[in-house]
Amino acid sequence: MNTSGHIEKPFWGDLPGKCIIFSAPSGAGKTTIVKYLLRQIPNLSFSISAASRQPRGKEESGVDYHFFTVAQFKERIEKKEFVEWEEVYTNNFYGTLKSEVLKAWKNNKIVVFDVDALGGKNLKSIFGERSISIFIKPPSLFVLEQRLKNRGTETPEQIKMRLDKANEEIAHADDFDYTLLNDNLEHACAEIKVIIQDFIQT
Ligand SMILES: Nc1nc2c(ncn2[C@@H]2O[C@H](COP(=O)(O)OP(=O)(O)O)[C@@H](O)[C@H]2O)c(=O)[nH]1
Ligand SMILES: Nc1ncnc2c1ncn2[C@@H]1O[C@H](COP(=O)(O)OP(=O)(O)O)[C@@H](O)[C@H]1O
Repeated sequence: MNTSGHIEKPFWGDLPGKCIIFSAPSGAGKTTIVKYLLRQIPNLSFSISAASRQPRGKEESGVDYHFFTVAQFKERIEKKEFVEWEEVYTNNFYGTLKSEVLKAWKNNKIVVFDVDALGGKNLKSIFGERSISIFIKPPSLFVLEQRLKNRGTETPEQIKMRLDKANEEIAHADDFDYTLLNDNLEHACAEIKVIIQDFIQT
């Protein structure tokens, strides 16, 4: 992982708003947990990231990600449309769009981010007190590998890349406000719901 990423200064003017930042190694269960929370807590709005990877399975542009070509992604970097962006895997760019944050806050919603560990730390440094950052940990690297294999959406090479990155990401867990172990999914969901409800009320 590089150590800086690319981040933008405050861009929201006087708009009040909060955000929830989720990071985890690929396969730890972020997407599953975030989808659970979005169903349970109506005041949340998922920040649809931009990505230059290919859609997988039933993923749709504008729903799971805004899928762009590398050229389209770079054009948006030039236009300063991102809060933060990174080349997460070689030639696979991912970034948080300012428009997603502004859209949520204008509608009095709390923004939910699903980003890698460096992106999570960068978003925390941008949003500070108005944010909460949560790192989701898998029970072990072995279990992580099993989950990625069972998900069946990546080639063996892509799984290897994700596992190589997982070790680096887990080393950043202590930089987050909370660390959540996703062993039993039901327990993890119940625990995270309490943390989020508490954050929303304060
Ligand atoms: N920095 C950053 N990372 C992102 C963003 N969107 C997604 N990611 C991360 O990019 C990585 C790859 O995502 P994806 O290809 O969907 O794989 P998955 O995590 O295996 O489902 C994950 O760690 C995501 O959390 C973003 O906007 N910014
Ligand atoms: N606690 C859990 N126990 C077993 N399998 C899980 C658990 N949490 C998530 N999964 C499964 O693991 C795979 C990876 O989860 P996903 O939410 O796609 O991870 P991420 O978004 O972090 O890459 C999915 O197939 C999901 O159904």
